[in-house]
Amino acid sequence: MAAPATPPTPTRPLSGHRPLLGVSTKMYFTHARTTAFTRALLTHLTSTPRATEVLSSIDAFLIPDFISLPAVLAAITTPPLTTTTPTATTPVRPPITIGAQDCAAADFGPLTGEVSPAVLREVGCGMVELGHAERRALFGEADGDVAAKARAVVRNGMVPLVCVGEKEKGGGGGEGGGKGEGDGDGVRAAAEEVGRQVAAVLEGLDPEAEVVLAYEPVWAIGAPEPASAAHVKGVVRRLRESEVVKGRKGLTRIVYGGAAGPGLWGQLGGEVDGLFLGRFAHQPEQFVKMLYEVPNDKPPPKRTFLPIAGFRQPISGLSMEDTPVRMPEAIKVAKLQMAEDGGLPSSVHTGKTRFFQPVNGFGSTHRTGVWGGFVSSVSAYLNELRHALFIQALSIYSFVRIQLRKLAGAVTKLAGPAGFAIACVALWSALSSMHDTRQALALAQWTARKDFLQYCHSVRETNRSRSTVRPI
Ligand SMILES: O=C(CO)COP(=O)(O)O
Repeated sequence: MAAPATPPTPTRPLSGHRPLLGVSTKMYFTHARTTAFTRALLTHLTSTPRATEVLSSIDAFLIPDFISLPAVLAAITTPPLTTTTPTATTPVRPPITIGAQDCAAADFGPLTGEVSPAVLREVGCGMVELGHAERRALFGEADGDVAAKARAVVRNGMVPLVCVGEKEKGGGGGEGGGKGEGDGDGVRAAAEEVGRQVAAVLEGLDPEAEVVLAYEPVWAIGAPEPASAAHVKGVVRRLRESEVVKGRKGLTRIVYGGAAGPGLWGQLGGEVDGLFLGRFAHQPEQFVKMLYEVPNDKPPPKRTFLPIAGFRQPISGLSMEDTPVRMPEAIKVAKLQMAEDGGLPSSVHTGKTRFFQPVNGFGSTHRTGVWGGFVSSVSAYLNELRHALFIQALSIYSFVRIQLRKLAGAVTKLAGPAGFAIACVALWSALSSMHDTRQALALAQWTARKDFLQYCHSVRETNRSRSTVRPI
């Protein structure tokens, strides 16, 4: 039997108690877009000031599709990253752990179409995502399957990222429910459902193995908004306190996923160990932005126009840094169309407005030779630019719409108190003028009485003077 191939440099292993922040590209990207995304991410991560410091305090991970795994691994390991001091250049581990989206429960065998966990490890994966809601719903994966796969992942020296989450919003008690502190029926029901999924996996697993649990309420995946912070905190707290989690010796971190985006980390107030991102981190800048949120810091504004050969990402001048990433209707529709068509949709209908992408891309099929490579690069570059502009248009539209909605909401909220205040002022002036009117009436009566008395007095004086006149 041939000697086993020497495993390539594995991506940074997950370990320690660092917060986790990772993204899955699911099946949204083309292969070209996945590698471009990875290169852009690495460029951001290695060139942003304080990136090394930030990364050393976080476990960042990226989970691409299976086909793109070798290219992503190659992108982050070649050329090897180095740190340079005046005296030496030292190779450093790529700052991201690369994971797979699923695997088989067995290492090898007659399992056509499956992906072996042993092979995933062999090519350099550090983690494997298991039991995602989409796999449970679309491919009928049950807790037992997830448990068997988790054992296979651990057996092969990787970390299982086990996805769990309640199916229905509310569980009879509304999201969060109770006093808004995550103690209501909704939280209780969700924690029970999720607890059962977690127990099914952890009970059969080596208690010392490291595990990451991704709490992803099924109803929040693909939604415009994540679950409320109170709900997430309530469920995660209960999960953490459950015997099956508390009783483990191995590191067990719990992350949240489901429409997670910028700003959420701050709201979850240290209750979760990290975030598992989807759509809202599918732009490298957004992912980097969220990495900086974890240590509660902001990346300095960055402007890069990277060379075509490095990464075709000429959108930094139009940075999405400050635009909201929740593009409710547009993204929802885009997501559906992307799932159907592969790649970005040719148009997105947002309810009222339709955004069209320029039709017919720039023919970025792979060409060989120096000239062919150049043409290929240019056309891929133009396609990236086209997509980037399209996304920018969507986000600007969405930003303006959200601001207008907020303004309308604020005006509506203000209208009630403002009307009340105007009525009070009007009533006050009416009441005070009534008082003035009464005073004026009393004054007028008093003046009339005084005039009458003066008149009477003058008549009496006249009569008296007449009666005292003597005849001559
Ligand atoms: O399923 C998810 C991560 O696994 C979350 O997806 P979205 O953030 O796109 O809702």
